[in-house]
Amino acid sequence: MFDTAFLDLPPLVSARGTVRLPGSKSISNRVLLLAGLAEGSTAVHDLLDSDDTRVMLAALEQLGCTLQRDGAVLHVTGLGGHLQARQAQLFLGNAGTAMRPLTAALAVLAATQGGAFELSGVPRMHERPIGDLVDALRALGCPVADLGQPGYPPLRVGDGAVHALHTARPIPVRGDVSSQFLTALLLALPLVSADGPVVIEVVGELISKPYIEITLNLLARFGITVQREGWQRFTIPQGSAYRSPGSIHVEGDASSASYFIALGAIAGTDAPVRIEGVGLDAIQGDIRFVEAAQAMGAQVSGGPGWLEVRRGAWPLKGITLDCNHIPDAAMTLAVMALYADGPTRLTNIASWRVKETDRIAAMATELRQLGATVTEGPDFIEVQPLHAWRAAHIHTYDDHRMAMCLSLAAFNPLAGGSVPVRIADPKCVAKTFPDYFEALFSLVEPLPGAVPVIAVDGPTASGKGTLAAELAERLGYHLLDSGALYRAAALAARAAGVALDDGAGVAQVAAAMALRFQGQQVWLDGRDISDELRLETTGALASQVSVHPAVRQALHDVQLSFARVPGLVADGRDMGTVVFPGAALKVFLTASADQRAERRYKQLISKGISANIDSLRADIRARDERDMNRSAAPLKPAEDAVLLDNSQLGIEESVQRCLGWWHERRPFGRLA
Ligand SMILES: O=C(O)C1=C[C@@H](OP(=O)(O)O)[C@@H](O)[C@H](O)C1
Ligand SMILES: C=C(OP(=O)(O)O)C(=O)O
Repeated sequence: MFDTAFLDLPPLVSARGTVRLPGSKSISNRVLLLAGLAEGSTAVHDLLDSDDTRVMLAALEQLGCTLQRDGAVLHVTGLGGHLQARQAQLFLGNAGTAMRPLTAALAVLAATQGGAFELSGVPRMHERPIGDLVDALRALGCPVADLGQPGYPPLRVGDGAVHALHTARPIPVRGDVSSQFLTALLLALPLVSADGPVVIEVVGELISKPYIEITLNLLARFGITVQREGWQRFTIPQGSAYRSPGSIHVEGDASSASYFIALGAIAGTDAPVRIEGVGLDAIQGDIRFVEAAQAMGAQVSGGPGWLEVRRGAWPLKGITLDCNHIPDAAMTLAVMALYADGPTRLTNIASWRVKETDRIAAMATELRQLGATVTEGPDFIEVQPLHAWRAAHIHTYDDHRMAMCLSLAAFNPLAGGSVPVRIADPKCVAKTFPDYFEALFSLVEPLPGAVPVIAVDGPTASGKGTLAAELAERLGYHLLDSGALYRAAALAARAAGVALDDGAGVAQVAAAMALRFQGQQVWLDGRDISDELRLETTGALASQVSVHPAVRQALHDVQLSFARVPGLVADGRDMGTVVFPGAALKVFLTASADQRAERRYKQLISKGISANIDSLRADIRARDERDMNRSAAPLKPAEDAVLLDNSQLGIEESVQRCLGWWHERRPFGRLA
């Protein structure tokens, strides 16, 4: 997951390859609750691991369910309908699929067995309506107290006492704000069906109907067959009891699939984007996003558990579509609309206004940031195709779908643009798809030369490694420690018995090295050389091999290959001058030899290695001399480099200065 303040996507031009989707949020949280209420143990396969499921899991544990992880399988031992904890305070983040169903289940359990439970969430959850569900529960006879604004969480369900519930008469619930209220009752009321069938009557037009089908489908898997009369009346048979299916598989998330279906439709030009984990057999209504994408021109084929998408019509075709059946995936259409031949109008989406954010307002605002013309109404949005793209700093409103949808704007070179897109707070995708950006990046190709590079050069012990690593961390960029390549080449040559003054021999070894970097660890030909690489003696060997032009040439291509989406911070001695002369920011880091010797001295002493400051200073001077005067790529600042003398600066100050220069060079007007 990218836990950075923002993530800059360079302009992208194509996509191909395979993505395996994480589990469906809607299925995961329903299955968890059903397994938690059932008797016995359920093995849940391929459960989604994200913020929304974590809050559900934490709640189940607080309630006394046993959870046991066994690789990719989670074993849930349920309560069998009997409360173990009589009181709990449950924090449910921003997960509608946890807040609404748990409210209903705990209201019913607390009322019939005695108990009191408080349910709260993030501030936005406290602005998301739940009043229609509370009204239904109160009509049933469950005590529910508003702990904040009436009609919104936080809530307390139950008052400790046992209450008789009115299950003999139909329970009315409004379904025009969220289908999750009906889902919540359907999941909870089997708990009180012992004395007779329980009937739920929907008042008003039910929205998001396919989510009710997911609920009914999963109830059936847990042994409960609900009779449905249209979308108005649902009957839970007398004596319904949750029976664990023993084992259950969670299919990939169809709403998450929408971003990759769109990706194929926009950028799958020479090869398809293949999606695995969810397919045409999905039980999730959002799979019908496929039809919407096809209407816009996508070529989609698929089968059980897979889809393949490539571009068909280009530009895409503007459409008008009632999106009530696919409220989440429909957001993706709003961004596809930028690539269309005419306006796209998405209607019947009033529920967008009460989700993670007011999604109609947020989508309109952010599409306008990109330069688009957008019209919005209480329950629709209309987006015009975009030709004059602007580099935009996209706000995401703590809404995972805003981040995922808007990332698709980075393909603007396919529609006349060539601008990067900045996505604020990319970690908001953790709600349903923590590794979304990693998955996206594994499929895409940038506009040639568009991957941004920050070059950090400087003499030995100037702190460039620390600075570069920090910058890469803050920006979510890859890191190239080019010194490590030279060090590894020296170690490889020595291991192969090649003399370090044999330039051609070392170059041959260097070109054939099988190197693997992972965080701070480095493997050479399968051997972990991380510690050896950092030894002073290895540094001295590296300095010897790096003087050979043939070695530098051999490592040149290896270094270029590190410039991958979303960007690169490269540290070394000739990053800005030779390897990445087009780097967008070049920093030449210096500090006096005295300062550097002192830092190195402290570093060694702190590691328990004895050192002599005078000889360290002499070594550093000798090395500077050698590096600056070598004929191949001598150490010197690039003409367009910014000089940073960090003799008197702490690391954070150096990082902030570099980030400041970086911001100046980026085309994003909006600051935060
Ligand atoms: O039941 C569900 O799993 C969901 C129902 C939908 O909400 P609404 O019924 O509020 O539209 C959907 O937007 C949400 O992401 C998941
Ligand atoms: C509306 C959404 O979430 P929730 O389950 O919290 O309602 C969503 O995931 O788009």
